[in-house]
Amino acid sequence: VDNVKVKLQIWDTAGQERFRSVTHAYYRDAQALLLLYDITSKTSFDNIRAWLTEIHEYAQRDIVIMLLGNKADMAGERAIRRVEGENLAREYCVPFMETSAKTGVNVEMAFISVAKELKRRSVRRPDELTFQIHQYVEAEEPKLTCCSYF
Ligand SMILES: Nc1nc2c(ncn2[C@@H]2O[C@H](COP(=O)(O)OP(=O)(O)OP(=O)(O)O)[C@@H](O)[C@H]2O)c(=O)[nH]1
Repeated sequence: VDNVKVKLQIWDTAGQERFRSVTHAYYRDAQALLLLYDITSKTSFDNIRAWLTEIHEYAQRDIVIMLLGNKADMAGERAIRRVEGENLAREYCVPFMETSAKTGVNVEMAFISVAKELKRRSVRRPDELTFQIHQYVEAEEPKLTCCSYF
C-alpha cells in the first residue's frame, strides 16, 4: 500500500450465535474487523447491532471496523436497502460499502481501505498527507459522514 508492505492475517470467525462465546478470542487482539451482513437477510442485518456492542466491549479500543453489506449481486432478493446499511454505519461511525464475494465487487476496495488505515496508523511521516479511512471510503460512497462511537 503506497510502497509500504502491509501484511494481513485474516481470520474468518463463525457468525452464528452459538459460537459467540468463542469468537471473542479471535477478535480480542485484532487490529481490524470486517463486519458482514447479508443484504437478503434481515436477521443478519439485525445481528450487526449486537456484534457492534460486543466488539465495543471486547475488542481493542482503536480497532478499525468496516461494515459490509454482502451479496450485492442478489439485489433482486434484497431485504435491506443500501440506505439502511449507510444509516447503521453512520450511527456507529464506521465506513460502509456493499460487496459481493460472488462477483468480487468492492472486495478489494474493502481490504485496501483497511490496509491503508492500518498503514496510516503504523507509519507516520511528518510530511505525509494523512490517510483517513472514512475519507477514502466516502470518495467511493459519498453519502457517509462520521461521528465517534469507537
Ligand atoms: N450470491 C452470493 N452468495 C454468497 C456471497 N457470499 C457468500 N455467499 C454464499 O452464502 C453462503 C454462506 O456463505 P458463508 O461464507 O459460509 O457465510 P458465513 O457468514 O461465513 O457463515 P458462518 O461462518 O456460518 O457465519 C454460501 O452458500 C456462499 O456461497 C455473495 O456475495 N453472493
